[in-house]
Amino acid sequence: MNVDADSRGADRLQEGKVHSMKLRDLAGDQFPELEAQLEGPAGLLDISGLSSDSRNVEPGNAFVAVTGTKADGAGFIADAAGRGAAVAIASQPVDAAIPVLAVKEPRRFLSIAAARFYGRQPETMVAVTGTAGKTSVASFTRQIWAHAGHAAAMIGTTGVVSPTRNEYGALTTPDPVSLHKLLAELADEGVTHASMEASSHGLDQSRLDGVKLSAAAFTNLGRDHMDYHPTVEAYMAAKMRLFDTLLPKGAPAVIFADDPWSPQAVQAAADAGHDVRTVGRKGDYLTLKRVEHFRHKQTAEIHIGDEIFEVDIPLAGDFQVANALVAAGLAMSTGVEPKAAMAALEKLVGASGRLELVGHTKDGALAYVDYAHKPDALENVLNSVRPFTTGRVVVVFGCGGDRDRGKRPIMGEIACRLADVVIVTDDNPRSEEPAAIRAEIMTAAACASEIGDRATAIREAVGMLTSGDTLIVAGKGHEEGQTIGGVTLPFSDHAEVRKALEELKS
Ligand SMILES: CC(=O)N[C@H]1[C@@H](OP(=O)(O)OP(=O)(O)OC[C@H]2O[C@@H](n3ccc(=O)[nH]c3=O)[C@H](O)[C@@H]2O)O[C@H](CO)[C@@H](O)[C@@H]1O[C@H](C)C(=O)N[C@@H](C)C(=O)N[C@H](CCC(=O)O)C(=O)O
Ligand SMILES: Nc1ncnc2c1ncn2[C@@H]1O[C@H](COP(=O)(O)OP(=O)(O)OP(=O)(O)O)[C@@H](O)[C@H]1O
Ligand SMILES: N[C@H](CCC[C@H](N)C(=O)O)C(=O)O
Ligand SMILES: [Mg+2]
Repeated sequence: MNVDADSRGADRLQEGKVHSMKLRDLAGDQFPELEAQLEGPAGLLDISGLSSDSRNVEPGNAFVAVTGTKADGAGFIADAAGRGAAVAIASQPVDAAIPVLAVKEPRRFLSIAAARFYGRQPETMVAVTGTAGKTSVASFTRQIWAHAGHAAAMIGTTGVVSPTRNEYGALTTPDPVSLHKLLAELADEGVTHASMEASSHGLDQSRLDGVKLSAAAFTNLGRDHMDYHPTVEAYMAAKMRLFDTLLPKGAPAVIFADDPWSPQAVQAAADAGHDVRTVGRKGDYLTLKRVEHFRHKQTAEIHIGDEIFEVDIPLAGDFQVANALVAAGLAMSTGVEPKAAMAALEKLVGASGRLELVGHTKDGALAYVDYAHKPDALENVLNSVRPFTTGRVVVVFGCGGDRDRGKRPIMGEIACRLADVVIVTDDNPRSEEPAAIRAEIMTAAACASEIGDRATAIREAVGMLTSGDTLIVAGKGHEEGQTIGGVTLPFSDHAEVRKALEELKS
């Protein structure tokens, strides 16, 4: 059984015929400013699809002009018309060869219209936001649902995973048109439960506004994307759209209780009238009483009401306990029994490249790949491995080009403070000069050595490991490329670590 937003649209999609809808059905009743405009002939236009990029417009499409960081989509209405667009939707009336309808929030229109056009989604959907842990929580929630017998999927930074798919993805939160096309396909494949990541960009750009959510979650807040959001408060406000705008009133809001920003998230969710469920040491829904850290697992004592569970979570890293609790909170808030959820935690598999053990040297030094590419994450991951490292913590990392420059010295300082050996290298320099990025990290990393070529840096780091050491190669996680200039060359931290370990043995 799947949510059926527009049964006529849905039927046509299922029959595999060319799908089209009247513009007035596409808009629905959520845009009062469109009502008068849709009563005219424009409302009866047959729309064959939606696009916010004029370059992808196909005949009969509605072109939705959105404002980006570089351009105003309204400037491309003529281009869209030239490619056969039937109508354009923009924030203001524009003179053009096709009808142009004005809405206050074109990005919101794009999402709502995409949801109506594709017509359905898995019945139970949840979204998770926060600076770190989204991919892990979305993955763990999918795994818990699957253990409980549901056909479950996840959508996030690492791509789409479902009973029949394992696809590499580009964005953390896909654009609304591809998102709703995907949700309809998943529903058709019988997926009943889906978890997704809500990035701050995605929330700010209304990419999830058409998704019907059964529950939502918040993990934590740290420094990230300061190139996009003007202040940390604005960044938090973008995240809180999940609670104050998107989650239906009264639905469960699962909030990690032990972050400095948790009280603000609880307040936002409570103000919006949600059923707030906190998890963590200070949590009242799932209360973490005790954790024991081992090399490859952690034993957590979790209290749920009057019941006490002792759970072996087969993952390293304190933060994974937090992620596991948030995921269990989401699964239980969507119908999984506590006992089944706790049993599923014992079977969790980490998301690719999240403190993932790739191998070890012959005398037992461990080599991990991790996706920490922001200060808090780097701090967390280095702290997480310290308790089981009897030798040195060695870290290899860099910072992405064309991204927040302010984080570079901050991450340099953290690395030198928390690791014993630091190698600064390249991580997707994009259009920037790689040496200049490294130099900005090095200003606060006097202890570090610098090796630009990432494969060489990894080989050097693996080569110096001795018994009891732990290596963290941070920043790229699951990524499969290195972007230098406009070119992405195949590159995998996993493969390079494995290769270097092999070379040691031969
Ligand atoms: C920084 C950012 O979020 N950019 C988003 C923004 O694009 P933009 O600002 O570059 O757009 P623009 O060039 O100013 O153009 C404005 C509009 O005109 C359109 N256009 C442009 C040229 C043309 O000839 N015709 C035309 O119609 C563009 O398609 C766009 O819709 O608006 C586009 C349309 O909605 C988004 O696809 C695009 O996301 C791009 C793909 C992106 O890379 N975003 C990243 C930063 C992102 O969203 N990351 C998050 C977070 C990841 C994390 O957690 O770390 C994610 O969810 O993945
Ligand atoms: N709960 C957490 N608290 C702090 N750090 C975490 C937490 N979970 C994960 N991390 C760190 O952040 C990295 C990324 O984790 P994950 O991919 O789950 O987060 P994300 O929010 O999806 O990140 P992104 O926004 O980059 O996609 C991990 O490799 C780890 O270093
Ligand atoms: N979604 C994030 C991932 C960053 C990963 C890191 N490897 C980098 O390239 O900075 C971004 O595009 O900002
Ligand atoms: Mg992610």
